[in-house]
Amino acid sequence: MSDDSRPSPATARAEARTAVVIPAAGRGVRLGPGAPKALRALNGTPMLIHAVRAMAASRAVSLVVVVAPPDGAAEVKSLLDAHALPERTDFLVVPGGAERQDSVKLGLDALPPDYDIVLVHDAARPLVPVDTVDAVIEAVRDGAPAVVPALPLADTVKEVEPASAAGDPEPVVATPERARLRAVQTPQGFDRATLVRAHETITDNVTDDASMVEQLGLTVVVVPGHEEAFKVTRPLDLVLAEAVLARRRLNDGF
Ligand SMILES: Nc1ccn([C@@H]2O[C@H](COP(=O)(O)OP(=O)(O)OP(=O)(O)O)[C@@H](O)[C@H]2O)c(=O)n1
Ligand SMILES: C[C@](O)(CO)[C@H](O)COP(=O)(O)O
Repeated sequence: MSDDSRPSPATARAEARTAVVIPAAGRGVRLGPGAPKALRALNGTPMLIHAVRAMAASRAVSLVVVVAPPDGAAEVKSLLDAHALPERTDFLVVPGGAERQDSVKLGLDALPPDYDIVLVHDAARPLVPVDTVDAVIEAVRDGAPAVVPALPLADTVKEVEPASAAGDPEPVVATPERARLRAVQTPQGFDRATLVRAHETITDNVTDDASMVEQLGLTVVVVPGHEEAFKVTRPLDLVLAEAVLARRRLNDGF
């Protein structure tokens, strides 16, 4: 092939195939005793299935890799088989690891070669709207190495000196300027090679993938997040998630 017939990097990125890695291997300790969080039901359907459908709702997504609880891959495969999912999307299931970061890495390792854009989406954010997913993909296609959806904060944030004993008062150290702060959600989107390099290079335990890319010295950009992309973390979040689903059913005229 002559150089002239090769697509430009911008064209190649615009046409790149997109895969999503869904880390779903967490226990959900903060949600209280029960099945692993991703397998718990929201309105009768496992949270993971809601999250998978939210990702597969994007026509740009052609592969979803679910990272299952370490001993739950067979159960997750059966769940995917038992629920209606778009036929245009392929699905893979791999067992996860001890920390979120390990689970994402195991999902990345399972990706076939022909995907150049990768999204990482928490199973614990089952209700993210498709417009948010598409906005993240578009920003990566436009050339950003890493993209996060995020929202401005509703509360003022204080930096404190953490108490040495539980229940002790904590002195405030600083009040960061709220207008410059954002609460970060998922799906986070990446140029695949960048995310792979981040996971190979950064060994500190971090809570999100974009911060690993920041540590490489690259710019991470923010697109608008959505209030329905909240993370189901504590019991009250389950109540909120079911209320959002009930509102959607009403709006859809069911
Ligand atoms: N070893 C782990 C830990 C977390 N996750 C996933 O990472 C996402 C975000 O994590 P979080 O909501 O904190 O889930 P848990 O770790 O399950 O929650 P907790 O800290 O309350 O146990 C979830 O979809 C979770 O399943 C994962 O795949 N592998
Ligand atoms: C990736 C994440 O959802 C972005 O908000 C978040 O950092 C996950 O953190 P957690 O400690 O696993 O809840």
